[in-house]
Amino acid sequence: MTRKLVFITGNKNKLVEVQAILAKFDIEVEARALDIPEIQGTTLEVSADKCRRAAELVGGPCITEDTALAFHALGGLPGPYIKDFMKTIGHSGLNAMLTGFPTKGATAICTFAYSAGPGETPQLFVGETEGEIVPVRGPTHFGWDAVFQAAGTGQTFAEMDPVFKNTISHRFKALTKLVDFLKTLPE
Ligand SMILES: O=c1[nH]c(=O)c2ncn([C@@H]3O[C@H](COP(=O)(O)OP(=O)(O)OP(=O)(O)O)[C@@H](O)[C@H]3O)c2[nH]1
Ligand SMILES: [Mg+2]
Repeated sequence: MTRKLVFITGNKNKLVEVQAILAKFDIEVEARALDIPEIQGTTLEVSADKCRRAAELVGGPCITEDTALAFHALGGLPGPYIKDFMKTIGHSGLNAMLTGFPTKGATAICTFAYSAGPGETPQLFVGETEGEIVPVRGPTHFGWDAVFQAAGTGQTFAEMDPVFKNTISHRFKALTKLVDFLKTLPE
């Protein structure tokens, strides 16, 4: 039986990937573009709080997602604050931040959160993909895709066939954990 999930996100690119990945697991995604305030904290704290607020707003079960980009040389920063860094300094700024550091290594971290409804503690599912920060290569329409070269591929996420990205990405890995969890719930 097809399962339906309500996904609260303001990010159309995320939605496209989530729908494509979950379709393979026979899960239909209904999107709600609500702007949920995001707290400061670790990526797990940010994700859990976002989902708690989303469940209150929609009044029922829902999922949210938070993406972080952790630079190894900077102890994990920008982490969950990558969106603000992208907005303020862009692709070239992300590269410039690592000038003089011995490693350009970075981890893309995706944290999905599922809440059964208002007042229910969100369950978290984390997926990570290793890579490095490189000068822009490929289309630039999705966040930092064009400056993140996934380890062992020789390609930035932006250069990849989207179907391939969806088999190795942080998002895919987190979603497979969410799917396993959903199987334990009644239909
Ligand atoms: O190149 C990318 N490849 C990806 O796979 C990816 N996933 C997210 N992002 C970007 O990283 C920030 C996360 O912030 P974020 O998790 O708060 O998202 P958001 O505010 O856009 O949407 P949402 O919080 O409403 O779901 C935002 O700038 C996103 O555009 C990505 N960039
Ligand atoms: Mg956000």
